[in-house]
Amino acid sequence: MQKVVLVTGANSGIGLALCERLLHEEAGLRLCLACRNMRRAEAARSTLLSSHPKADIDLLHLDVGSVSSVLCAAQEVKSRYVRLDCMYLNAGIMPNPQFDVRAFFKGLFSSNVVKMFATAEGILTQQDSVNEDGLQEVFATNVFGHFLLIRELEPMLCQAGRTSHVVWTSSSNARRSAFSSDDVQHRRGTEPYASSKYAVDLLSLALNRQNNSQGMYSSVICPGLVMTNLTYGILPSFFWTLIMPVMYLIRIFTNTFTLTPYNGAEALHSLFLKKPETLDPRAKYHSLTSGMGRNYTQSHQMDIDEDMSDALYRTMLEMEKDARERLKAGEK
Ligand SMILES: NC(=O)C1=CN([C@@H]2O[C@H](COP(=O)(O)OP(=O)(O)OC[C@H]3O[C@@H](n4cnc5c(N)ncnc54)[C@H](OP(=O)(O)O)[C@@H]3O)[C@@H](O)[C@H]2O)C=CC1
Ligand SMILES: CC(C)CCC[C@@H](C)[C@H]1CC[C@H]2C3=C(CC[C@]12C)[C@@]1(C)CCC(=O)[C@@H](C)[C@@H]1CC3
Repeated sequence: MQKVVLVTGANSGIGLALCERLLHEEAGLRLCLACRNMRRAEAARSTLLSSHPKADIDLLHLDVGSVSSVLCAAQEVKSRYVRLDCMYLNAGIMPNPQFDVRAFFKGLFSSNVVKMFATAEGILTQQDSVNEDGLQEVFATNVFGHFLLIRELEPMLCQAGRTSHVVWTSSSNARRSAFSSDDVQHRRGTEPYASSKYAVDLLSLALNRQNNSQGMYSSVICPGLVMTNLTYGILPSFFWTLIMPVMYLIRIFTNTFTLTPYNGAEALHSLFLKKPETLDPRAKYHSLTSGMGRNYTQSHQMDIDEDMSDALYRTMLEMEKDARERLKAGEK
């Protein structure tokens, strides 16, 4: 039976590059591009079909930032497919990023310079807003919508006799100090992105603890710094093009400047080739590119603990309950 792989945020950047790589790896796949913008999704499908004309590529409308859209999309997945082997939770946003030039130059002449380039710690903040469901937009998109999708699809992901794998696109920008168990949506801070990605890391561990016995596994990856619409929101694309030689130079020292979506998708691709039960639930798998342009994946232990991860899981279940009740009340 055909393997089914679903990718969220598949219409551009790392998600689209991943789809290309998956089809190259296994032409017989059934690939489901789960996107909020169907025009861009159609364009992505055409691009993929031009290099893999016989590929089975489906489109699914999914706005991960909207509770009703997630529930609707999950229903559609359940009616379309009899199995779901792998789900890449890749859609993500970083709205209104503010780059702190002063802190950047200070960091440039400190012993933390390599870490600064790898994680952007201390030099990047964002302005978040509240969405139609009353949730913080960054949390809703990067974390909650994907969590809800997993919960809805659990019966498909936890089928007897086979394993399934959910793979989150996290980030090395994820940081414990940006996250608070009392404010999981990061309503009060200025680093919603770092907080949301840390929540992803915690949640992945909790999902493994909850679901491994039923055959469902969860992993997190970091694609490195990649030139995509997300990074073009931080600095304009012409500026990135201008400083590209410097970026290649920095890559020699960090290897985290993967720069192209193809390179950034390395860890996502390499996890596809692994048996999920052989992976470390406490590790983040990083896409890296050497100064000579060689791609490889390296795992690093995450700065997470089980109590915090279980506490977040319980909070998410509460939020899920609330969201469902609110939706029901709104429908009446
Ligand atoms: N670029 C980088 O350096 C890094 C990126 N990442 C992560 O990689 C992932 C992919 O981002 P990247 O490829 O860089 O950036 P892009 O902006 O190119 O891709 C983001 C994708 O997510 C989709 N998306 C955003 N919001 C929603 C939503 N509400 N519902 C459905 N889809 C949505 C976008 O679709 P649409 O076209 O509709 O906007 C787009 O397809 C993100 O999770 C990001 O945080 C992590 C580390 C570094
Ligand atoms: C190199 C140049 C002369 C100046 C570039 C400075 C900054 C704009 C970048 C340095 C480190 C970068 C970085 C990210 C964004 C751009 C920088 C701050 C990310 C936060 C992008 C999204 C992620 O998820 C992280 C993994 C990136 C970490 C590094």
